Amino acid sequence: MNLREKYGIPQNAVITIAGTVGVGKSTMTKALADALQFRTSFENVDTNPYLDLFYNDFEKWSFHLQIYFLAERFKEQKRMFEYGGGFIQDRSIYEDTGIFAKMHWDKGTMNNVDYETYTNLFEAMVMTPYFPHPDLLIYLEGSIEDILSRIQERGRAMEQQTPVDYWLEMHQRYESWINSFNGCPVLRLNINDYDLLTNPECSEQIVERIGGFMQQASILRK
Ligand SMILES: Nc1ncnc2c1ncn2[C@@H]1O[C@H](COP(=O)(O)OP(=O)(O)O)[C@@H](O)[C@H]1O
Ligand SMILES: Nc1ncnc2c1ncn2[C@H]1C[C@H](O)[C@@H](COP(=O)(O)O)O1
Repeated sequence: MNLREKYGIPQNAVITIAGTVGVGKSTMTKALADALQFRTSFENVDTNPYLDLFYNDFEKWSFHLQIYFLAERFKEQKRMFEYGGGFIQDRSIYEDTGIFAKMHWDKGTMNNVDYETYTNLFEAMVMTPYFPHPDLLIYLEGSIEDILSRIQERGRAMEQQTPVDYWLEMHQRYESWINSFNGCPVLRLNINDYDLLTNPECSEQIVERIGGFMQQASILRK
């Protein structure tokens, strides 16, 4: 019996991993997909034509970047649906609007007209009864100190050169965003409670928690 069956996780489940930049979403996505024998849906940073430009000039590129991410995530959504689920997704579509677009608008690096165009498009595409929500959102949380050191360790120059205040602001926004998020069931994991890099076996404990949580959530829905 494989881990997915052992812990009662449906074969067609879609699990999305949320959390601030550098918290460990991609690492978790790979580990869970291996453990559950699920497909992955990653954010592709290397082929993103706007990301470097954006980090050099938020004001000029924030709208272009949000539209790009929205299109990419929507295509991924379609792919997951066509396969009939069985996916681990690296970052949810909800963070684009709830964290990034809103933060840039609040900070004045996305103007009112662009923000309104973006949110209208987002709502028309996502906030409809036809848009399938994930079965579970796993929220990864950790201290700002750990996250800053992970951003440094990963070594993407554009992120390393971004002022610490940006990551601090994002970290605070994530906390309040997740406290009011209700798009699907949320399982919170603290990054100090597991270490997939030095102890890959701990992925079984995470799968066990996911299985227990999903079963409880489905009982509560009935
Ligand atoms: N459990 C862990 N312990 C220590 N470092 C980790 C752990 N998980 C991820 N990392 C490291 O943190 C950095 C960011 O991880 P990543 O998975 O790319 O984050 P995200 O996808 O959330 O931006 C990478 O250098 C990764 O190797
Ligand atoms: N919607 C977004 N707006 C701005 N920047 C974004 C958005 N989604 C992701 N990003 C950035 C943040 C990171 O620099 C890379 C990849 O994110 P990660 O959390 O490391 O997977 O893209």
